[in-house]
Amino acid sequence: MEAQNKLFPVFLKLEQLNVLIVGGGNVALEKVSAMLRNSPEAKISLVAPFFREETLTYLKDFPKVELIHRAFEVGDLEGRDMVVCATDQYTLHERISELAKQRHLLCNVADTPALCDFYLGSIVQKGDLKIAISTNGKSPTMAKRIRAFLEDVIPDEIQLSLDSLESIRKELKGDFESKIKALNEMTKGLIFKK
Ligand SMILES: C[C@@]1(CC(=O)O)c2cc3[nH]c(cc4nc(cc5[nH]c(cc(n2)[C@H]1CCC(=O)O)[C@@](C)(CC(=O)O)[C@@H]5CCC(=O)O)C(CC(=O)O)=C4CCC(=O)O)c(CCC(=O)O)c3CC(=O)O
Ligand SMILES: NC(=O)C1=CN([C@@H]2O[C@H](COP(=O)(O)OP(=O)(O)OC[C@H]3O[C@@H](n4cnc5c(N)ncnc54)[C@H](O)[C@@H]3O)[C@@H](O)[C@H]2O)C=CC1
Repeated sequence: MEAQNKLFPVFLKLEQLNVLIVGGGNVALEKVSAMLRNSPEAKISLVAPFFREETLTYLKDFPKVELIHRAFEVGDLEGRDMVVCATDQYTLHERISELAKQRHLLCNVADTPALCDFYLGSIVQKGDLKIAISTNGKSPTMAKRIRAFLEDVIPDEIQLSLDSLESIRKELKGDFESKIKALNEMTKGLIFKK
């Protein structure tokens, strides 16, 4: 059978959610910076007995991010919508993943895809345009390469097109059907043909 990626992508409003990252090392820095690059106002807490210097330096620009300097405790899951495990303790990750399931909390375990409810994607950002890429967990490096390629080929001017289309969209009169028709007609020329 042909391979299929069954993951369902969504775009989360992280400033309305409450995220816990367990760990304060390299992987925690990767995950927290991925979140803050996209959602600088995200509500995030990190809990770890030890924070790497790079993590602390990066987080200086984000005073709203809470740092808890101790080992993870069950109570840290209270009031969270999402938890990311990024420590070097596999058995702790298994335990947190189980606790998260009991609480209907979405859980990402950076080093163990089998324990993840969701994966982080590679993200292309050009103004209002955002594209998330997944390789179904097969090759994050390939996802990173595709991101770099798309960042390169999508012109920065795409923002001008988005702004114009937004104003046209607001001003268009008529029913839903006729709006779709008009917008499809206007954007026909935007798609590059192979
Ligand atoms: C399943 C997933 C779960 C998750 O983390 O959410 C996962 C899992 C694992 N990553 C591992 C390694 C690496 N991860 C990266 C980088 C990224 N990893 C990201 C996502 C994901 N990584 C999810 C799947 C996404 C998909 O569907 O494609 C990105 C896209 C997003 C982000 O993390 O923000 C970000 C690129 C951002 C960008 O630059 O655009 C690099 C490359 C690098 O850093 O240069 C390496 C080293 C090279 C390599 O292995 O390829 C390992 C092995 C650990 C080990 O060997 O011990 C595992 C565990 C395993 O696979 O078993
Ligand atoms: N560094 C990398 O890019 C990658 C690392 N990995 C794997 O991911 C794991 C983590 O790697 P790093 O982030 O580099 O390690 P690290 O040593 O930089 O960070 C580990 C963090 O876990 C914290 N921690 C340990 N016990 C804890 C507890 N009970 N509660 C809360 N926090 C706790 C530590 O205080 C520390 O902040 C390792 O198993 C590593 O093999 C996997 C892929 C890439």
